[in-house]
Amino acid sequence: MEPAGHNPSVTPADNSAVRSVTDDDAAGIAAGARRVRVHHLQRAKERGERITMLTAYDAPTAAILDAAGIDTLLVGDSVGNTMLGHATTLPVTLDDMVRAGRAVASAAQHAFVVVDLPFGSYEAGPEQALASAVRIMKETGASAVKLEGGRRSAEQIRAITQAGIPVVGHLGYTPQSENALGGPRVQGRGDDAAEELSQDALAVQEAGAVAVVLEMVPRAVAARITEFLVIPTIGIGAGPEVDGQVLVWTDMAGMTDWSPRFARRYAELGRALQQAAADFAAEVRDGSFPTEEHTFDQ
Ligand SMILES: Nc1nc(=O)c2c([nH]1)NC[C@@H]1CN(c3ccc(C(=O)N[C@@H](CCC(=O)O)C(=O)O)cc3)CN21
Ligand SMILES: CC(C)C(=O)C(=O)O
Ligand SMILES: [Mg+2]
Repeated sequence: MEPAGHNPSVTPADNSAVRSVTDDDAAGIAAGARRVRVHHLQRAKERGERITMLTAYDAPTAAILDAAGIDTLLVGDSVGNTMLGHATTLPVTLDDMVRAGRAVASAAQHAFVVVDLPFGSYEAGPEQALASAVRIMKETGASAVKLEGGRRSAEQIRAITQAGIPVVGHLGYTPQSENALGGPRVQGRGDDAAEELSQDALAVQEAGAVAVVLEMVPRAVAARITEFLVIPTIGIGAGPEVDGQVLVWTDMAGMTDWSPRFARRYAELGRALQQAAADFAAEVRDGSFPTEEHTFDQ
């Protein structure tokens, strides 16, 4: 605490751009609530209020996205290709997800935090899935886990749900199965494939999932699933007739040169960061940084 009227010569960094969302200024599906919870997701669908979700992998980014009023933060296994230098999500480990999940959950004041179960941490069966989900919940402070697959993952979803852990499903293009699916392609095209996808969506809901991500699905198929499911759908490359939208934050913010067709780039952060680094280097080389204000005497 500063004494009244004290004017410190050294002021702390200005963090006013990253302030927490309060009861007064929170936008989104849980405005007025301190924390987004499962019932807010369900209520949003019933009221026709769209749910917002972005990925996050670290504390400072999570704090910024949370302060922007994003309803739900997904600690995606896309951390593998976006942050850890892997080509795909397949090498990502439960340890990787725990570290990222803890960082995001510790920084998010308002958002509902969901952590992906990585490839290899749930496929063996409900016991393995429950053990992985329990570890995520114990060690991160997240509110839910997400796993890929419909009927093939229903017993896993049921076991985790029955232990009191909310589960988000993930259908359509499921990146952990990219080798079986033949790469990133739209899923559920054609009557038979659309019917299979619908059966998977019903199975995920029936197993107890609180929401389901639909990735790279034709808009009409996503719209129909959204209509017949009671739980909210969150689309990525699934068109506008879903209950919410999710994007990988680095795609949304234009951090990299390439982004998927289904993403819109709301900034060009990669370009801005490169320019900042180039400006720093130029000023070091010409001696214009540091100056007196960055320097300590005696
Ligand atoms: N940065 C990033 N964004 C994502 O959306 C994302 C990840 N990483 N990693 C995990 C999964 C993988 N996803 C992917 C990966 C590749 C494409 C892709 O190459 N799409 C091409 C072709 C799509 C088509 O068939 O038309 C594209 O041009 O968008 C799409 C989604 C979605 N997820
Ligand atoms: C693309 C989203 C839905 C995801 O699963 C991830 O980022 O890992
Ligand atoms: Mg994922």
